[in-house]
Amino acid sequence: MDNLAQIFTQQDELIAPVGAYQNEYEAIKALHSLSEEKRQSLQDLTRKLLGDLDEPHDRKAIADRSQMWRKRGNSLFRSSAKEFGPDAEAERVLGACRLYTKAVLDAEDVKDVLCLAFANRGIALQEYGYYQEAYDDCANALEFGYPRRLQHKVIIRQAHCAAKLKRTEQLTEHIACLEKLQLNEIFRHQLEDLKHNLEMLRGQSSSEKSEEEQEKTDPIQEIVCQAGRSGRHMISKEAIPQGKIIFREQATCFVPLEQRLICQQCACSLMCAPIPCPMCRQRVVYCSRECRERHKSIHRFECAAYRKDLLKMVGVSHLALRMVLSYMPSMLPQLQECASSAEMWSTLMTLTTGADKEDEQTQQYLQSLRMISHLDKAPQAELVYHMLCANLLQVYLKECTDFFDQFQTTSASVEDWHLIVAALILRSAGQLLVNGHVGDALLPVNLEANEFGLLQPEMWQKPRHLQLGQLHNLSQTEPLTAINLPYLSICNHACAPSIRTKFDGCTAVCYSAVDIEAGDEIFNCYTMDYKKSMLRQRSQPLRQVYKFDCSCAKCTRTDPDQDYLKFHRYRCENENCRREFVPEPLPHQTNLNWWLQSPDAAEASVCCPVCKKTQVFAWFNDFMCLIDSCGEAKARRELYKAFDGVDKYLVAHHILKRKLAEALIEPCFAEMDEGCVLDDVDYENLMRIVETQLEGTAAQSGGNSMEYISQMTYLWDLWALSKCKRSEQQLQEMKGKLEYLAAEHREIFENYYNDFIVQQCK
Ligand SMILES: C[S@@+](CC[C@H](N)C(=O)[O-])C[C@H]1O[C@@H](n2cnc3c(N)ncnc32)[C@H](O)[C@@H]1O
Repeated sequence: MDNLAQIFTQQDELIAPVGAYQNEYEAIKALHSLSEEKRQSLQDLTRKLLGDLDEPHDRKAIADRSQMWRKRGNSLFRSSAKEFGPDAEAERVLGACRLYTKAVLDAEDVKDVLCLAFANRGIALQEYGYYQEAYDDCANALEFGYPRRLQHKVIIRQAHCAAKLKRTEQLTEHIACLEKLQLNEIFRHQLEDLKHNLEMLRGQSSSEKSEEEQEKTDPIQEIVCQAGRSGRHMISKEAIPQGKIIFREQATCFVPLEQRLICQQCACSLMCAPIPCPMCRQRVVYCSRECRERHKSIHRFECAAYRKDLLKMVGVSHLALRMVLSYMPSMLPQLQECASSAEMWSTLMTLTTGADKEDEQTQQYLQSLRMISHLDKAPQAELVYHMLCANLLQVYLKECTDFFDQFQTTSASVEDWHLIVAALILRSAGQLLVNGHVGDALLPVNLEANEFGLLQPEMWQKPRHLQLGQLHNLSQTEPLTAINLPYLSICNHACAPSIRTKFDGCTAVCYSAVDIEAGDEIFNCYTMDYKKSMLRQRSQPLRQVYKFDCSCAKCTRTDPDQDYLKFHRYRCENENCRREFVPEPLPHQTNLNWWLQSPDAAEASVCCPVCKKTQVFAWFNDFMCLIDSCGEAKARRELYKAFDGVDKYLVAHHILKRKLAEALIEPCFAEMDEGCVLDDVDYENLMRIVETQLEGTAAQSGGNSMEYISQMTYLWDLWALSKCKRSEQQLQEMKGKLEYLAAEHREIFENYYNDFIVQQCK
């Protein structure tokens, strides 16, 4: 990163002063119109940076590391099941899959080692029951050069997996291939079995359901284009009751955030057999060969950048680059005949003036071109940073890929295309600053960046079925993707939003969060909402990033913080006072969470406005000190009592009460994970505490929020672990929350419900 900062500083000096901003095209043209000498220096610096990013590649060390993991995998996989006991058989097989995955990732592009890692992982995956993934690994092993004399073993395994998956076409193909090979007695027998299997499958009437057609219904919302203060917006055409899906939007473009390895094509986060691009230094993975195939048209232009680890340096411009790579095939026909960059830009800008129509929902490139940008209002330094990022990525495409070859038959020159591509990257980056979204998902708690959720042996009993008491380990909410959703972006902001968005891979599903009247505007919330933030806390990013002062109903009422303050009500510690109060915020204070501040901070002191006594909060310190001993039954009993005792000082759904619940529940479960045995008294108390926590979360964040579902995992574990009767209504209510989960998580929650909760709670 320092490297980038240094180069950008030198480049900044070369291009200064940057004239008044007109648009993205003119801004990039200014870079291209520098004196020959300056232009040369600018591009030399970019090339130097790109060159410096190449990392040494020690193939021998890579091969050795991969072999080491594979051998470890082999020794675990071959160890006697007795060593583990019947219940922990999964630990042996899944543990081996995990080690083989390390071997796959570490092999990088050393193909003779990589193919062996894939082949071995395929065996373990098949034994565990992940047949699709095992099938893919066989294909991977063959693709990367599995030794010819042993290939029949891999093909026969592939055929077994195809049979399990009831894929007659693939099974027929593999049988035909095997019939041409010289097989020994054992394999010939297996081949006969497979043929028998195929006949049976053909005999069965095809019960496989074809992909359900997505229901096509008329939209219940429309876009209004309006020149005015808040620009385009969305309104409802009819009354929409709370909890209804208003629309779904599947993103064409997203990028994984930070270092988390998720599928680059479908954004799934729970993988058991990640397939890496061998050229990208373990930075790009897919959940299947199909996803890898579908992402090829983008990845061929990003591969070298991942290899150099360039993309994490450019922030939002990575997603901007991906937008340009994804939308170029749609834009190209319109630009083919343009003779100059100026003509191309003007053609593109003409497209942006058209009105959005519902039937354009699939034309994401047009919707994206029309997104608003506030680059014209950006401080100079910010503008220059984004210009240099766009320039860097354009030079990268030119120097390290064959991206510009596709324009050879167009009327404009390649230099014109350099300019247009950089201008489009800059435009997309500016748009994303105010229109980009962040997709989140549940992940296993404390999962290392290079680990995978479905490969944690201590969590799983069989494919996608958790072990008893393990649901809470799937409760970490994490931002996973930066995602372009141009349709959702049409929604303006209000601090009391009318929608709640669920992220399901790269699809956003928007539910109505309240009852919406016909003709009402449909609002999203870009920051923390009115119950979770004070006006001054949320108005800052709205002004700085989105360039407006919020005038929504919540911000403009006489007491704009009243809903936030409901979660910060105290009863005075002074026995002679005992009045209920909310603290008076200091002039620059943006929240009232004194427990997160250092004790000396001015904000950390809370004073009763009636008797003026500074609250000591001795009970808080006592509580936190006791938590360290929550492995002991006696300390836990004291903690349960202390938790009830805080009602003396914290009123109603005080947010601190929920924080105390969290501070108590999480370590108790961690103790349990470490083998500490809890009894019925523990379960009863913990259930009561989680229920209190959930009530508060429902009141502040909503009963369908990710926060609620994440906390609910603890309650489900407690229900599953203890024999407690629950009414049918209670069970159905909780199960209803699963609607708000991504499909990959929903399946796991449903399995858990059926495996453990149904029997325990009825
Ligand atoms: C994601 S876009 C929303 C769609 C936008 N109105 C358009 O015309 O494309 C965000 C931008 O819309 C405008 N905006 C959104 N909510 C607003 C509000 N409540 N008041 C004023 N402007 C708003 C701001 O310019 C903001 O940066």
